[in-house]
Amino acid sequence: MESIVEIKKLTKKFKKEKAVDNASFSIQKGEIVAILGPNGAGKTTTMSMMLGLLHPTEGETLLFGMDPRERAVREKIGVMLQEVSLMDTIKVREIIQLFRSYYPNPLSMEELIRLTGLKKEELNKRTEKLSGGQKRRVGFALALVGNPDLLFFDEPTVGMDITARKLFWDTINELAAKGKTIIFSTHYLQEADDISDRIILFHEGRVIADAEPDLIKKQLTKQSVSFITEHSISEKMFLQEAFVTDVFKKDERVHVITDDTDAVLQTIFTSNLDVSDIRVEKGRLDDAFSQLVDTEKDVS
Ligand SMILES: Nc1ncnc2c1ncn2[C@@H]1O[C@H](COP(=O)(O)OP(=O)(O)OP(=O)(O)O)[C@@H](O)[C@H]1O
Repeated sequence: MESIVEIKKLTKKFKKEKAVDNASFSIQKGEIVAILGPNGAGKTTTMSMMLGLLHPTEGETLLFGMDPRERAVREKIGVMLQEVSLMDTIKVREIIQLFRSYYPNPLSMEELIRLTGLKKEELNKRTEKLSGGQKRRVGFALALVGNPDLLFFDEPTVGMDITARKLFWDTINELAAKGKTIIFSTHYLQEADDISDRIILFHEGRVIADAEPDLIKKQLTKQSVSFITEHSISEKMFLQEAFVTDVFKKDERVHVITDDTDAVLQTIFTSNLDVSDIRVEKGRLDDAFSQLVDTEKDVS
């Protein structure tokens, strides 16, 4: 696989505070990676260093095997930061045309309109007259304008309504299917879970988990199988299994807490237990996130 991003032992200190602390990871071509973490976790600082906008105190970052400030790299990347700042007194159509002229293989205006949902009346507006959501749509178009291979989005859907958000993620999926690599930071855990192939979770500057969303949930959240039975169920029968962490009865239901719900189901069926209304509860990413942040458990 082709490595597009290499982050090696990256640290950023502001005075004595470590905003990013020894972060290392690599990202392969075509991956959609979510950088997740609470406020102040170091997401924006990491992204800024990846982009060469901020100089690391220690460590290095390579994009396409090169320094991110190289021109050859800049032509291959698209960026949308939290604050979209646009030149005033210029129409949206003009700013997009201007940006198109900077790149060797820009996307056509029609393609940009299709991918971003920009409307005709927005194209004719002066940038200072745009709403927050419209500004972000223009920011999105400017990120895509050079037909980049690698895209960075810092909390991209803040200020977008539901329709805009859906189109944004549909476009991201379309781009990833074409082999583009996508990195985005978000506070929306559900988005990270739905969209990304992989989550890199930051807490207090450190990478505390780096795995596919399902694996993070599996590692960190309690899953359970619960059911109703007339039998006086043998708690011991379940507890002796390595994959069971707890068994208890509540409101007529037996709950088996486990890290392998399939194995619990198999035990129920092979031992011919007379049970009904079986429910399997998988942990949610929100739970995994809170649990990680609470315990600062290192699973990376
Ligand atoms: N220019 C700066 N000078 C001093 N401290 C900074 C600077 N930029 C960021 N920090 C500090 O570094 C830490 C990480 O900030 P960063 O913006 O990277 O976090 P974040 O995960 O992006 O947060 P948020 O989700 O709120 O955007 C914070 O404690 C922040 O106060």
